[in-house]
Amino acid sequence: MTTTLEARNLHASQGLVEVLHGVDLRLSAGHWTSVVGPNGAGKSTLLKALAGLLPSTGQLLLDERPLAGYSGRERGRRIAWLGQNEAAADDLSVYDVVMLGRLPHRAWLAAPGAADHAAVEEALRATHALAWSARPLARLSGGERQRVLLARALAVQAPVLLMDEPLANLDPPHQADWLAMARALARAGRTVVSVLHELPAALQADALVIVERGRIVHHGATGDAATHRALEAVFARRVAVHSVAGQWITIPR
Ligand SMILES: Nc1ncnc2c1ncn2[C@@H]1O[C@H](COP(=O)(O)OP(=O)(O)OP(=O)(O)O)[C@@H](O)[C@H]1O
Repeated sequence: MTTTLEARNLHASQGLVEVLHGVDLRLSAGHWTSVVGPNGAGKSTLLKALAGLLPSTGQLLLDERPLAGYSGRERGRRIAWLGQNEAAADDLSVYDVVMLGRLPHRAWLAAPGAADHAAVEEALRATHALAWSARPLARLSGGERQRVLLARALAVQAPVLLMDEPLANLDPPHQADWLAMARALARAGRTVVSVLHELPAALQADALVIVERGRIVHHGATGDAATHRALEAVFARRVAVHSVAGQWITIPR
């Protein structure tokens, strides 16, 4: 897989207000990129625009072809999406919610096939949610629900995975599982993008995109000193980047 997702001079609005003011970004296969920045900077807007879920101007290219030229199903097979505080069909069972991730792979009204069931089971196993298969989504805790919605995104088996605050509500072991999974997906050739407020987690990605007031102010490797200085600057130097036990972390100050 060599999927790239690219934005050129991307402008996007929320309601009547322009939020993204001309973003240029190229995201390559085999890389995990974290998007960080202050509240209201435009991170979720950027992710939604990249998924083609918001009206935008400029160019959006998937594998060098305009995203708008793909059919809805084709786009759904290629870009998996995990939204922030996502509304979901609460009456459905966990299994059926995750099966929704297979819709772009199935013919209209066709029953799920063996590959669909296998993808759903694999995704439920990866998020340790298989035991709840028959339970309605509405009866899960916040963290359990998040893991099911993550499983739905994984079940798509898309080359591009866009996730907005995937760690929300997850306890530390499941956060660690998610970090290992994001790394493994990127190593397997996927294009992985996550909006994260947890900066130590974000610093485990391959690259950081730093957003401020609707613009990308820095895009660089997570190990680069310039990236660390840009991260400290965007948060008004209220965090400091340090290396602890071979990992980059941030300390509040
Ligand atoms: N549906 C909407 N209608 C109008 N304005 C919106 C809407 N959604 C977001 N905005 C505004 O767009 C701007 C960017 O919002 P966005 O959600 O992209 O920020 P963010 O960086 O993801 O923030 P956070 O870290 O708080 O989640 C904010 O000023 C926000 O108030």
